[in-house]
Amino acid sequence: MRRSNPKCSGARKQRRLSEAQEIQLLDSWIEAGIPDPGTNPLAISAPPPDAPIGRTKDGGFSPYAGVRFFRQLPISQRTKDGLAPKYVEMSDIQRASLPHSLCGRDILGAAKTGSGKTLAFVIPVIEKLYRARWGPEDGVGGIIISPTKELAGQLFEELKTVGRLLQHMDETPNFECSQLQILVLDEADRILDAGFKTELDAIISQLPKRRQTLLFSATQTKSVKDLARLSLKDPEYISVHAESVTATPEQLTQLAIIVPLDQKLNLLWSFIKANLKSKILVFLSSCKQVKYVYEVFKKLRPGIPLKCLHGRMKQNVRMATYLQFCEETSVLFSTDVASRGLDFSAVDWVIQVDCPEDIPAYIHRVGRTARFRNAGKSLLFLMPSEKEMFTKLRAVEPKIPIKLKKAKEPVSVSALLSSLLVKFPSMQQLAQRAFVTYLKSIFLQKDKDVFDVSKLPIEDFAVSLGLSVTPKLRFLKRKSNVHRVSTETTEEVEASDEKSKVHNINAQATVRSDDVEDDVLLPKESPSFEPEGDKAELSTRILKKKKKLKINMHRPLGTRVKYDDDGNVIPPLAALADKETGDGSIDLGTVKERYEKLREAMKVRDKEDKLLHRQRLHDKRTKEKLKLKKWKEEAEEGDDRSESDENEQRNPKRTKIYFDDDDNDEVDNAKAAKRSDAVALAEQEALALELLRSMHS
Ligand SMILES: Nc1ncnc2c1ncn2[C@@H]1O[C@H](COP(=O)(O)OP(=O)(O)OP(=O)(O)O)[C@@H](O)[C@H]1O
Repeated sequence: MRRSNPKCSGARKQRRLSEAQEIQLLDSWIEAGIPDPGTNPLAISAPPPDAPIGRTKDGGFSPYAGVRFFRQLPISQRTKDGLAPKYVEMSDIQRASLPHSLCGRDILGAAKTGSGKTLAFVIPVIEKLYRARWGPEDGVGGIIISPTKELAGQLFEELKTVGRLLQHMDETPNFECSQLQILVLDEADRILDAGFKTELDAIISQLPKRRQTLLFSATQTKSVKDLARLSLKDPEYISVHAESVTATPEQLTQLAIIVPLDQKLNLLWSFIKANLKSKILVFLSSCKQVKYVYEVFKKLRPGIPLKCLHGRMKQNVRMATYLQFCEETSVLFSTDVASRGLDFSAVDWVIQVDCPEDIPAYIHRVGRTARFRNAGKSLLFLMPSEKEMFTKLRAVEPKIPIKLKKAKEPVSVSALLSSLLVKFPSMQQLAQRAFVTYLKSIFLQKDKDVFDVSKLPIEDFAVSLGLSVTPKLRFLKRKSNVHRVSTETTEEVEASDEKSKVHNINAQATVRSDDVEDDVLLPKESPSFEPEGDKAELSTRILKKKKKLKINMHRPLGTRVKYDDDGNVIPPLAALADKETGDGSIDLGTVKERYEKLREAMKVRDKEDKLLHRQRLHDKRTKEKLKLKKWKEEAEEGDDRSESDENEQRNPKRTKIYFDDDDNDEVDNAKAAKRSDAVALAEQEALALELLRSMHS
């Protein structure tokens, strides 16, 4: 039989007593200083930092509406301890909303990205449950809904920092919500939009109507319908940056660049090569785009670690990637799964390679940089057909100060990509999927002023991805007769060829502009991976009547469009033309022969690469061994070093090797997953220990 330790139970009783006293004090303090509804605490002049806090000498309480520091708020000592020393002075949204939310009001809060909205709702949740002395037996006391798992994970970390209450709340076996005290919707406008309707309605139907509700976002809803759905009671509308001149953080430099679809990857590559020391977040429109660009760029070894994040990845790998990107200077290719709420530290650049679907999406994406008083830069790629997006961004109120820039001709990687696709046939499928899903995503976009698939250089796009055959676009054929871009028949090929030629010429005109304004966009070196490029002289003109093969013959493996003296586009695959017929049709034998040669050359090259890599690894290991040996010898000689030096000896810094082995990927992912599991395990252990300690104290 377990006996209770009288010392322990005494301490617990004492703690409960002092908690009860603290709660009573907090309740009275909150009641005494309750701000008038509709008032803005930011407009109230702040008391001096050394003014008394809490109960005053005259038996009253210090005011808390208008204060600047967390310690001046009527919140528990434990929360104050959790906040300090990192969080001392409140941000505007915190100052404006906390006095209202702490006294139980519903809040509809809007503030720019990175302005500290998370703490503005985490603190009231924790305090409400603390003051209600919520325990596991009471069921679920608070729910915070966020649009992505990464964001939920990040919120959980933030909660853990601020409120130790979670130690006994997070694993509550009683998932009963009938007593719910407080509901939070983070990124509220996203959660309230149609995509989440079914899930949200299902959750809300389980919740009691009598509760406090907090809604926060950088781009807020005011739709009465939405508010009715959530049964908000006289909410406080707190929009701290409503008067602001800009809708985005002031420390954010925003650029846009016009770039044709088939030049996007070239520009992206050039950009990365020119910014190897920067942490870069790249947004693409679909998982498949992300996967393809990540895979091929990795093989081209840009000289900076690359990562990818999308919804199809396993959760633990996603989480590990997110954590790694927080810590490491690298390039992260991502879908919009990373566009909202995520607080990656110190991102230098946000690059939107694919245009965001609307202005809120733009604001959230660029908001991954320039967070909380830090500076940051963003670059938006717009295709010539998407120029309207620029006009819309410039027209919005409050303003988005985005400037149009021109870039020099980027380094072309298309040829390298086609070589890769020959070398790694499995990548062809990735490229095809990226091609189709991208065009489909444009086709499905709602804003037709901006997104028009019929204006895109489809054939050139395929070539730019390294594809030698343009994949079929059934969805276009089925849905519309206007968009004549399907490649299912010879006639259709011809029609779209004409179109893509026109776009190609426009594209070249834009990209070749010499009017360069921004050095950061310029490549400093060419890619190290040399293509098995075809340098065949092209001489015949394109004739389109008969074609023996339905392949994209208008651009060779990624090379640029060339023109003859009369300004006509020279067909790049003319070298493959059937010389006997002389009609420009493709000779199957020549094609086969050519590919055979190419494959052979790639094999040789591959062998050389592998040898080189093995040699490098060998040299590196030898170097490390020598280093270790030297350290050991020095240590044995009794070198009295400082403790930190010794630690360094034990963990000599490893140089990272960027290599393009297929297997490395899975190994990386597995390692990342393991690391994330290890982190989770370590956290659980720490929690368990803390629990044990508190039971025995
Ligand atoms: N009062 C504060 N003092 C110092 N740092 C703070 C404070 N409040 C928040 N931060 C830090 O600012 C960063 C951004 O905060 P947070 O993620 O809450 O922004 P947000 O407004 O929710 O952004 P988003 O709209 O992108 O979700 C975080 O790193 C957070 O730790």
